[in-house]
Amino acid sequence: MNSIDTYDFRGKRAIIRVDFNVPLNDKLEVTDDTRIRAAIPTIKKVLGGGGSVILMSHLGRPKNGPDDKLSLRNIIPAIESRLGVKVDFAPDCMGDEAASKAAALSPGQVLLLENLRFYAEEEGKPRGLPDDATDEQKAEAKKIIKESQKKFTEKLASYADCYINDAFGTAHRAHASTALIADYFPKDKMFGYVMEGELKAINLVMESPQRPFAAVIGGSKVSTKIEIIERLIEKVDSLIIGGGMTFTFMAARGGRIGNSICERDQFPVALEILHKAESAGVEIVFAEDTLCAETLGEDAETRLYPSDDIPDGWGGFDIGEKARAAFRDHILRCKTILWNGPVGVFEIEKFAAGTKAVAEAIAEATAAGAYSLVGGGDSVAAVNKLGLADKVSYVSTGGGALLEYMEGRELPGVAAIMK
Ligand SMILES: Nc1ncnc2c1ncn2[C@@H]1O[C@H](COP(=O)(O)OP(=O)(O)O)[C@@H](O)[C@H]1O
Ligand SMILES: O=C(OP(=O)(O)O)[C@H](O)COP(=O)(O)O
Repeated sequence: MNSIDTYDFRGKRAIIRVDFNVPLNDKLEVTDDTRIRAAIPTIKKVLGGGGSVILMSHLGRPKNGPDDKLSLRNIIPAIESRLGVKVDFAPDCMGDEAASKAAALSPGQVLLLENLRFYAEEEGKPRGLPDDATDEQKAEAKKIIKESQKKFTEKLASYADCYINDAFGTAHRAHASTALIADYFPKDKMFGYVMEGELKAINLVMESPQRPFAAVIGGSKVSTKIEIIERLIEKVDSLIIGGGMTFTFMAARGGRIGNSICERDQFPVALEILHKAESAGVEIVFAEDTLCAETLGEDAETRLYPSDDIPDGWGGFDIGEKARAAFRDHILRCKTILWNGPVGVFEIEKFAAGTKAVAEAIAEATAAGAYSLVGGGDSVAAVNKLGLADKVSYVSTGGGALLEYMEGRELPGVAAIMK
């Protein structure tokens, strides 16, 4: 397998699949450039090695072709300000201009292609089928898109001499630019530094963690995190559970949770998780108390209740004071900490203290020598907002991809480079 560190980029055009699926505000400005910053070392490595760069990415989930709000043109200033190099733009990733601009690239130059998902071929799924399409029509549409996806991939591949996949956030998608294109570069494909860093960090945590190892799992629902929790039970010494999913566990055990968020259909799963943890000798740490309100909002009157004894009319929106202290103590005793999902509705200041306490405790443990990995859109947003991103060992750029990789699933973007 090639390595970006040893590959000779002199005079070569490298097409780099990045994940520049970044949040934009109403003025179409980038509000969090974490994913752009992360990709800079890979781009600089190619340019510094005497090569030129073609950047390709998706932005959002367009389903009807070009859409100005999801144009990658919007993020050019954000890339240029981090890279310090002018970025040229091809306004149609399949157009003649893209091909000619790619062919004309000189060493040190950068070209950005328009949003790949403006074409259905990127994902390889038929679009615009009527709701009442027959199975035959669906099969035919699928056949057609798969054929045109091949041409789409071939064209992208024709722009470059080598392929770098650095889009960890999209590595769980088997798309043209993340997986299929790799076949056109059997001897000239490699991971970028984001991919390398992510895989190394996750493998370190999942395969050879220093102990004790704790995972802090939050978020609103248990249903989206079942597989990861089950896998973690095989790896961790303790599981700290916070956020909305707490109440599904509390209610499944017969507790009173008032109006807190709850997935009743997940009660058997929640009980099974508790049982598995007990059998594996994994300690589960729940929040002893919960900060509750009658309605969710900055002005809400709040009260603390035991997490399993919340009266009707009140809902739990953050971990309470005792829980904050207990979570902190627990985190500080650990040598490896994985964090995914906020432990409260941290978007509202009044219910952000728990998530802040978790982030601060993880930063403190890291300063004392622990290894910490933070992943998932909301937990990463929380550490960024608190200015703690450089106080934890690793901040993942992946959400779904991170969870799938930690669940032990093969990621198509990773497999395509490794095969
Ligand atoms: N007690 C709670 N009640 C309702 N929603 C909650 C609660 N705690 C956390 N949440 C919500 O969970 C969401 C994040 O969940 P999730 O998407 O699973 O996290 P991540 O993106 O970090 O993986 C946030 O929007 C947060 O407001
Ligand atoms: O933002 C992303 O994933 P995430 O929301 O799981 O972090 C990636 O860019 C993948 O996007 P997708 O889920 O539309 O394929």
